[in-house]
Amino acid sequence: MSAAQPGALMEPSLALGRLELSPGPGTGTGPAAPRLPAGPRAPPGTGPPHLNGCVPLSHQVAGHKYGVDKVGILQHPDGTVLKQLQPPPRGPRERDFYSTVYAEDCRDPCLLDLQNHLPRYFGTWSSPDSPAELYLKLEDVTRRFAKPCIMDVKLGRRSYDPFASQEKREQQIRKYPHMEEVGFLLLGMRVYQVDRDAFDSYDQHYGRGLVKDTVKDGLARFFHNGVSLRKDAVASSICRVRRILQWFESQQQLVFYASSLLFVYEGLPCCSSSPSLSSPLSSSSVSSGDDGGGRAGPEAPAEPEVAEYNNNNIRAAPPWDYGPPTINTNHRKDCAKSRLHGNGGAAPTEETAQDSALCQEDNSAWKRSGELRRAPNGNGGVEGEGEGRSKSSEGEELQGEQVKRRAGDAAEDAEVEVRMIDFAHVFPSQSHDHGYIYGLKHLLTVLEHILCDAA
Ligand SMILES: Nc1ncnc2c1ncn2[C@@H]1O[C@H](COP(=O)(O)OP(=O)(O)OP(=O)(O)O)[C@@H](O)[C@H]1O
Ligand SMILES: O=P(O)(O)O[C@@H]1[C@H](O)[C@H](O)[C@@H](OP(=O)(O)O)[C@H](OP(=O)(O)O)[C@H]1O
Repeated sequence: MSAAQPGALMEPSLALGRLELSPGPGTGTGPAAPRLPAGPRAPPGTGPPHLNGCVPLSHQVAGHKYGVDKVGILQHPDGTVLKQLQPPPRGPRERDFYSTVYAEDCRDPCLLDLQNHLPRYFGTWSSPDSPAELYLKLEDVTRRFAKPCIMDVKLGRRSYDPFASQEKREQQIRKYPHMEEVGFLLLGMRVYQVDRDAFDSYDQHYGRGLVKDTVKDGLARFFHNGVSLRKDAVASSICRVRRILQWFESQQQLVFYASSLLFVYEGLPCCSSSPSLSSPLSSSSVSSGDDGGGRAGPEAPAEPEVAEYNNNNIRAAPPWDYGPPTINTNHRKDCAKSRLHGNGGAAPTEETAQDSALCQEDNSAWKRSGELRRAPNGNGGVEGEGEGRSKSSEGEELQGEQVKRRAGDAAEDAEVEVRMIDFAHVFPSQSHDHGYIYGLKHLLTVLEHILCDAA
């Protein structure tokens, strides 16, 4: 089944025309990205710097890679991500998508809302050395994390668009014949293991090996840090995916093929809020050596207030304060309450929509990425804690209230990002994106089962 009927779509060039609202390519078009106090040093093993100090994105978990494929992803010295425009029509289509959604004169509430689920877009960029090579300049969604655990999940029931050649269709189906049934595909991930102070990485072959019956355990690995399951990160991810589902259910103007969700959570134990996380490591006991993405090495400037580095050795703004847990943000409490007092008896779709609304409300304080946000802490319980928990097996239909309570039980929200990325195959439409919605709902069910199994 396809996510949308080709007949319901415009011819590709028209589609592009309709999306093309903002200025065309050029060096440094669009708003300026925030500058960080210091530029990146090339991470160990990446060789000499590329293109005016830009380096290959060291924490890329999937997709076309710089130096491997014809196009790839770089990191700019200011900390942003540079995605090289793919050959037409893919690259221009993705650029037009971003420039439309982020157009200064955009008044479309649907697109304005969509901005909340995307990386920020800073226009196109090109190096003075190669002005013809265009890049999309994007917020690095992982930037505020010290040890970002990252997962890329492709959504939809098929990963080719309605205009794909027969050859392309067959190539995509061959790669993952379960896409239509599962509705998503894990493209790659890296998971911080607290016991070894190292990242475990999984490439696209891992995800392709997962079928309907094994996808839950396969996905659960993303949330396991070698010591325990990060229930807090699962619960926060559910909340964020629900908000994205709510957006999809509210709109009938765009369809997305071969587009991904990028999940990120903080792997560093001291930053985790989960009471279930009984890591033997404290922040000070985490090695600062090269762990394939370590924190600042000996040559890093000693500025404790901003001394967190993500795995790319990019100086990251202080993602939270380490002081006493006095600022237990209201939005999280509200979310827990909402989950617990929501209408648990609703049918799954309504329930999801309602929960999305609740999460939306909850996350109003999270509107824009790039803002400094305080990490949650683990103090205090949530209402309803300890009430009637019962473990469910995979496949059992979970009651709404059960799921909500367990999300609440999973304690305070973890620092999590879930953003939509990769828009080379986005088209105008006049109906819901059924393929993407199907994938989101199944993904939610799987995440909810991971949480319930762990309760
Ligand atoms: N804004 C971002 N912030 C952080 N990491 C990003 C961002 N955009 C992309 N990445 C990293 O780059 C990877 C590939 O991104 P993306 O899917 O956009 O590239 P692609 O080459 O179009 O992929 P594909 O080959 O699947 O079409 C992601 O899995 C992620 O690791
Ligand atoms: O996971 P893999 O094996 O790297 O496969 C790639 C993946 O399916 C990409 O989504 C696809 O780009 P599109 O989604 O843009 O089609 C790319 O097509 P390509 O080889 O034509 O670039 C594939 O090679």
